[in-house]
Amino acid sequence: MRNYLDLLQDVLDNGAKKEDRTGTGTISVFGRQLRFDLSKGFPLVTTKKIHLKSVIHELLWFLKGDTNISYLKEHGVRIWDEWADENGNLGPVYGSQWRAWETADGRHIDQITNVIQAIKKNPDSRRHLVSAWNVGEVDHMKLPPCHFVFQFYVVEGKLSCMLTMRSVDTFLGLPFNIASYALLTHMVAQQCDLEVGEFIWSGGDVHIYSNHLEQVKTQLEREPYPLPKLVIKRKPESIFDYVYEDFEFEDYQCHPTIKATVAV
Ligand SMILES: Nc1nc(=O)c2c([nH]1)NC[C@@H]1CN(c3ccc(C(=O)N[C@@H](CCC(=O)O)C(=O)O)cc3)CN21
Ligand SMILES: O=c1ccn([C@H]2C[C@H](O)[C@@H](COP(=O)(O)O)O2)c(=O)[nH]1
Repeated sequence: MRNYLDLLQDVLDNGAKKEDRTGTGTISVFGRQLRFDLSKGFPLVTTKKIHLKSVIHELLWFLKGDTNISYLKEHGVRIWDEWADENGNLGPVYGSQWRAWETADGRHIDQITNVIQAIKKNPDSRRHLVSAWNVGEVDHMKLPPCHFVFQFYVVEGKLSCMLTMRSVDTFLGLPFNIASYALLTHMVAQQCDLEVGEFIWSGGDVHIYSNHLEQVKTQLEREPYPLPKLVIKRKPESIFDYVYEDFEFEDYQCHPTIKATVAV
């Protein structure tokens, strides 16, 4: 995960001071890319401990099409608590757009089912896209999607994924986002009988919050460990049948947790 640490250093070196919606203040750069060869290990940050349980349950929750935090709460995941209303609802966020994008004529489109069918039927297609940026519904979401579009690509029996984020909390959010989409790529590859290729991450406003600077410095003093390996213990019937216990991360060696406050 040296490239992740290089990105943190890049933002420290080149970031301009920029105010933001939360009032916290950031340093920010615009437009960056990271590439991870998924066959060389699972891209999980090792210079602090990543709470994998939150990453896995959040992804399973997206895939269910769920937009209420009750499932997350039942599994001890608190990362969305600050954004939910008094009933636990977040509005039509990721899960809703991924599984039930509402069209003008009242139909609901399951983008995840469709993209997997398309990858199986027509791997060469250049239209393997899933978008969470539903222009007509963004204003009803408690937080407009940060990771808002992803594309799959198949060549030589390998599945790659490219993700675009409009806004990136480089210290807290990004390690989660990389792990989440790497995991999704492994799952989709398994469902489509493909090997994994690359995960490519692109970010628009890539920032470090002013109250994460000490934490970032601590992290940059640490030496990364070799990447862990993901083992998926069985092949479920469909992309929607994975459970938490299906995933095992072998040899995840990491430095201790670094605490930080999330900007709301
Ligand atoms: N400012 C901000 N940054 C984000 O990364 C973010 C948002 N807002 N809003 C929506 C979601 C929620 N996400 C979050 C929220 C909190 C953590 C967090 O506090 N992580 C801690 C502890 C994780 C845990 O114990 O589960 C960490 O050390 O990684 C991570 C991602 C990602 N998103
Ligand atoms: O998956 C996520 C979700 C959110 N973030 C970060 C990026 C920003 O710091 C905030 C969102 O604030 P906006 O003012 O809406 O841009 O959340 C993330 O990094 N990853």
